[in-house]
Amino acid sequence: MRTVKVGTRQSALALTQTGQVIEQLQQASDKYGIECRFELKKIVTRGDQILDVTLSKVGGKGLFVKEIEQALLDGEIDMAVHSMKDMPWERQPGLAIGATPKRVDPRDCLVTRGGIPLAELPQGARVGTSSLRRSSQLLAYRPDLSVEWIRGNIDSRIRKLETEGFDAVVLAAAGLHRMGWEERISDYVSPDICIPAVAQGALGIECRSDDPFILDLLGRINDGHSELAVKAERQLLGRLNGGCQIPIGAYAVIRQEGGSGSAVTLEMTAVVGSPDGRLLLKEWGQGTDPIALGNALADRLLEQGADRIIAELRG
Ligand SMILES: NCc1[nH]cc(CCC(=O)O)c1CC(=O)O
Repeated sequence: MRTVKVGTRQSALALTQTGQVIEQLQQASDKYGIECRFELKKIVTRGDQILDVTLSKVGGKGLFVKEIEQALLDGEIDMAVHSMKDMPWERQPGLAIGATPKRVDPRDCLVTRGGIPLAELPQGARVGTSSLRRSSQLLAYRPDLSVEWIRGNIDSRIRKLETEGFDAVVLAAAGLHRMGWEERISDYVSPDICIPAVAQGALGIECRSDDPFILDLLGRINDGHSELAVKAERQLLGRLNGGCQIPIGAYAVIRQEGGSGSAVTLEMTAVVGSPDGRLLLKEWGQGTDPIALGNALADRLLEQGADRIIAELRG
């Protein structure tokens, strides 16, 4: 009986989603007769320690994953459950994403005072977000809104609605669904208004690339379509060389007309915007190869002038 140590951050969301993954893994190992038990191991990351500072100011890339990846490499844990959208594009040698479980709702959503939908928020309403991508696209849609910076875990962000007088906070629907808090959602923001973050709603389970037992186990809970969509979105991110400090969104869906086993097509929309929402570059494309599609949309965004937005933000 092998004991599999599963690493995670210690936020409420991280612990909840890791518990859900362990449940899935337990079911898969029972079903396929793989003998193992799971043990959860909490790891404190730099990202958790500096929640009072805006991540974009400290160069947020990978702040939530570095310590966890080190624990994997050191053999302290055997797998780690990440929110895929928090994963830096650069991969750590010796590690692999062994599974992308089925993605949940990738959209952004609003929790508002009184449950008012986005379109009906009063003129000049105060909207809290910690994401340039969200501020850019929300301001393009509603230039009258007063977008303000807000940090913290999802529970503390919702609390700030009451304690700091925000009219609305923007969050990933996925986090609220995983926590079982969907009744707090006042409105879903359509991807026509706000294209989600790369890989939003997807988890990535990382392991050592030379651990066949764990790779085999993770393969049982992988969702091929989610993996393909995330691959295309992340390729676009990598080609644009964007970290979380640049307003980039990408959302890929899979079309499979002829039932399982038939050819799949990816359709993807992507956006690069200025933080004030005055400039919003969007592209749409389709293809069968996620890498080619990610590259093609990124190149078209660059031709439209995304490179100038990115250069300006880098200062
Ligand atoms: N940036 C923090 C973060 N990382 C992952 C999620 C939850 C959604 C997901 O799993 O994609 C959130 C919260 C949020 O953006 O509201």
